[in-house]
Amino acid sequence: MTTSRKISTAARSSEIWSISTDMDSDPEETDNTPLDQSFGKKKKRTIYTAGRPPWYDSEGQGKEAFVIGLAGGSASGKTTVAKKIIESLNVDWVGLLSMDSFYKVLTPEQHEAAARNAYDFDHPDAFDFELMATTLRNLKNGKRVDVPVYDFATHSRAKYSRTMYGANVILFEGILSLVNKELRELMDLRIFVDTDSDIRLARRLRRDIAERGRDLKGVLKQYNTYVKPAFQQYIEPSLQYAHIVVPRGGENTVAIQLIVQHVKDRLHQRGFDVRSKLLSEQASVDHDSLKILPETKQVCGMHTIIRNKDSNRDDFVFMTNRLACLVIEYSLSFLPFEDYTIDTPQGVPYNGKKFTGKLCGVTILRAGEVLEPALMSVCKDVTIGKILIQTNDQTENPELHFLRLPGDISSSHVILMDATVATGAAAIMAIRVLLDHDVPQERILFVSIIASKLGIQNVAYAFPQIKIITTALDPTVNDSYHILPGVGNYGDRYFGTGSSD
Ligand SMILES: Nc1ncnc2c1ncn2[C@@H]1O[C@H](COP(=O)(O)OP(=O)(O)O)[C@@H](O)[C@H]1O
Ligand SMILES: Nc1ccn([C@@H]2O[C@H](COP(=O)(O)O)[C@@H](O)[C@H]2O)c(=O)n1
Repeated sequence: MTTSRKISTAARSSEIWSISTDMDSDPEETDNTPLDQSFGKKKKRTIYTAGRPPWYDSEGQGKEAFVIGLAGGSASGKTTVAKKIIESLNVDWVGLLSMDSFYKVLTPEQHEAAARNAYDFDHPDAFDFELMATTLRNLKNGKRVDVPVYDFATHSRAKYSRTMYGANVILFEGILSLVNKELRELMDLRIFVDTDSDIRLARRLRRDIAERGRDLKGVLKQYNTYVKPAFQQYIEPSLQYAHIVVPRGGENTVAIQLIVQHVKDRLHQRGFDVRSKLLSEQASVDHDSLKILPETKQVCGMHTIIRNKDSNRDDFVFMTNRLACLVIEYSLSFLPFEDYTIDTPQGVPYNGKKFTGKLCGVTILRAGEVLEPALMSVCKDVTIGKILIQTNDQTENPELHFLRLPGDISSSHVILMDATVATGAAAIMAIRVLLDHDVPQERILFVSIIASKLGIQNVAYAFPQIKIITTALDPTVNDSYHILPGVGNYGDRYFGTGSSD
């Protein structure tokens, strides 16, 4: 199991990470880089192995992940086959989970036995199947999970775990992955990697000595005492539960391509294109949740300047900042305030109001940053989280690329900020992320400068209990998902990058 170890080192520095691979490279040479370091590597294709699905349906519900289980003897090539499937699938948001993560924590006596190659790591009792099933079920349902990180050299779990998010496809590999009924039932496709025992032993010897800190004598002892008997007693019989058997593992490109085609077909049946689905859906929702800043002449005057294609950047930024302050102040008025009476210097009581909850901001990068200074100027010590959602050039679907949220977000009210809301797809994804971090809908205030009617409909339909606050509601979006009349590319005009459109 090579991948999970490489991934785990990345997991320490980033909650979300990717495997970047050269299209033609040997999967064993896969370079696993934390996502933020992989930006700009033009020649590499990024396969997301931990992350939120790129889309939800118009009701904000994530679709179930397609789960592929891969079983087979130790060193049969399960990981290699899994990685080849990921590469050929070329689908964003694929998760790879290994049974190894669920080895039970050893007692000191068991540790001592393991050091003598006298502990049975191949028996079902060595694994925490309950945690395994819960984790896989949560991932299948698109939920965030914390996965233990296993170190073969020390036979122990690392102090840190890695966070995985639901995905379109989850590959789950492990020697006993088809042995357990509960796990099997979570799998949409079950694969058995069938490699000759001599080859498995040869590979295991090489790998365990090179990578797992073992010696020749120890590997042979463990193999003969535990690995081989467990293969005969548990693993080989589980072949009967496989839908597909892959003889020879990773080198069997024909079998892998057949599997890939099958998975692609099944994914296609589940539907992929959320943007166009959102665009075409005219859900009728009442707008109780929508709060538009009253359109005074001043507000209209500011819009006249930011919408004017000939306005210079200084004026654009100045008017945006003014609008941002107004809309942020306006949005704060929807927080729950309590009655609060104070004494004035004259000794006369004043019946006032006080916000007693906690508040934090979350910016949808990059355009959401135009609202950040306004929030920080009115809420002194507010903490701000960031979510980077970008549109995939090929699929035109939004993808979650970076996430850093305040630690106490689940107990806070959250001002979620984006400059514009076009189809609502990015907002829906950002709100799902907040919900997955246990922020209730009622505590989310989604604030923007300009929103399209369609975007508001989509967001409000998906999340009827959140408040959506904006300064103007525009009638429509064009085929490129730009709001009409809108302002063009908000981020570019505000930050002075690119050319506005
Ligand atoms: N087709 C192959 N040819 C040569 N070596 C291979 C091949 N497939 C896998 N290996 C090597 O065998 C070892 C075990 O492979 P891996 O895919 O991690 O198996 P598993 O996940 O079943 O334990 C790794 O060191 C890997 O590099
Ligand atoms: N501390 C451990 C834990 C497990 N093993 C062996 O790993 C094998 C499973 O991993 P694969 O990547 O080969 O599927 C299993 O056969 C265990 O014997 C170990 O040696 N030490």
